[in-house]
Amino acid sequence: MPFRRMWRASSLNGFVRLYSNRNILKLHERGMFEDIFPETSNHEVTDLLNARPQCVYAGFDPTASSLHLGNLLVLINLLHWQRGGHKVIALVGGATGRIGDPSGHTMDRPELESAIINANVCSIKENIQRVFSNHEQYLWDKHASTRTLTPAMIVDNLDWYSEQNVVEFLHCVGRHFRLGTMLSRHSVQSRLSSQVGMSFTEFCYQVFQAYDWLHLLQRFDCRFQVGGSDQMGNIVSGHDLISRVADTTVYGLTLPLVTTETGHKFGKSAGNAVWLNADKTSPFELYQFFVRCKDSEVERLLKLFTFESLSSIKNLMTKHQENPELRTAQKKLAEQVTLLVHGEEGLETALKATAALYDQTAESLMELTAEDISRIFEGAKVCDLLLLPGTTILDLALQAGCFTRDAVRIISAGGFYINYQRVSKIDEVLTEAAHILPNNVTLIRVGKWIL
Ligand SMILES: Nc1ncnc2c1ncn2[C@@H]1O[C@H](COP(=O)(O)OP(=O)(O)OP(=O)(O)O)[C@@H](O)[C@H]1O
Ligand SMILES: N[C@@H](Cc1ccc(O)cc1)C(=O)O
Repeated sequence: MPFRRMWRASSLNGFVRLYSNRNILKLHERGMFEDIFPETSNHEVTDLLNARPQCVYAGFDPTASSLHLGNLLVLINLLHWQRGGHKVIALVGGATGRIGDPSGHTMDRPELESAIINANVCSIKENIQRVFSNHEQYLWDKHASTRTLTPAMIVDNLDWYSEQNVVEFLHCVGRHFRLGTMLSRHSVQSRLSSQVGMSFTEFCYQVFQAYDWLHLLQRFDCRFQVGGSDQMGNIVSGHDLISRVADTTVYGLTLPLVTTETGHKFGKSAGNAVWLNADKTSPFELYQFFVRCKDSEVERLLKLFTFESLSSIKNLMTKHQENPELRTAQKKLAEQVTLLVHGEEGLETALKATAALYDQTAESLMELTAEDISRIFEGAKVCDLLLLPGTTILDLALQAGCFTRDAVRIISAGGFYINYQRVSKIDEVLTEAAHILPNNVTLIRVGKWIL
């Protein structure tokens, strides 16, 4: 089946649909917001959002070469703002990445070389651009909307810190920070009470994130900041700074943290990240991650990670519950996220790989590259063999190291498979079409094991 048509067909079933609302606080219904700061500002914020387009930002520090699923939730939140007609800024922390956010960390972050940080900045910018452009191309129905999306801006805070004079900064900005308040932040308190303590550099992190917001307010009238719930302390610092120096009220919104089944935050430091870069987590792995999610989790994730309306999700869940083993809801979720992260091509690769794994036909294997195959059968042994004319099934089995003994008996008894087909004649000569696929791959299975 042509894969291109597979996802198009399902999107015509009403999956790519407009969900956009100028009043972003409505996203609360999707479980998208955890907190708002100042706490009592719901009505003011609703009025402001309805009155005219607003500007919002979220920041990402370049402490790894790729963003991950936790960060994707923040990007999706920004996309909802964009769909609602607002202006969106994604900030990459070329400067703050050199300082290190202590939030949620039990010790100082390891120092990264400048060259690594610069490379990370580039690849994170690429991730952000890719997600925004895939969203516009595949998940935004421009014909159904009277609105056009205002292009997202990507900024790097190194641009305003690299020329910053330190005396000037302390004189103008530092004086607005009270030591008692800085010390009271949870990120600081938890470290001060630990054995390792914290460096002055990380202690100052909140000043930099706070000043970023002031800078973006002054340049772009950016009155909103969003971030994971671990960012509340830094967001409050920004709010406090701005309320001291500017005559404008600003608002912070935090999102729930995406956690593992055991309740741990998904992230770089926790070492459990599902990445947006294909070389760290392939489109197939990303797709499978969502296909495998539990029935009890899938509805919540559909609300968080797709743009589908709540009523469509409800209908989908009803359909899903009629036949849960088909994993209808999980497949839709996986399809939407893979499309957002890797575009149409990535989704096709993921679907082809899934078919190869589950259909178990030589045809499905032919659709894949050798690299795709080794990723799908991760952990399976890969060996390069030069097959000479006249090589038999037994030769292949021995050269590939499938048996230490009993080769003839096991193959003859039907325990040996090539490209999912059982082969039991030990002296059968290998041929290109039957045993070696056009991508030069031969998939061998002994009994239940894929080699
Ligand atoms: N698991 C998560 N769920 C929701 N938001 C997250 C998650 N992980 C990170 N974020 C948010 O993504 C934004 C950027 O985070 P950043 O990349 O700087 O740190 P991080 O991924 O949390 O890294 P680390 O694990 O090293 O702390 C922040 O707003 C952060 O709160
Ligand atoms: N502190 C954020 C990233 C960030 C950096 C600069 C900002 O201005 C805002 C956010 C984090 O580590 O998750």
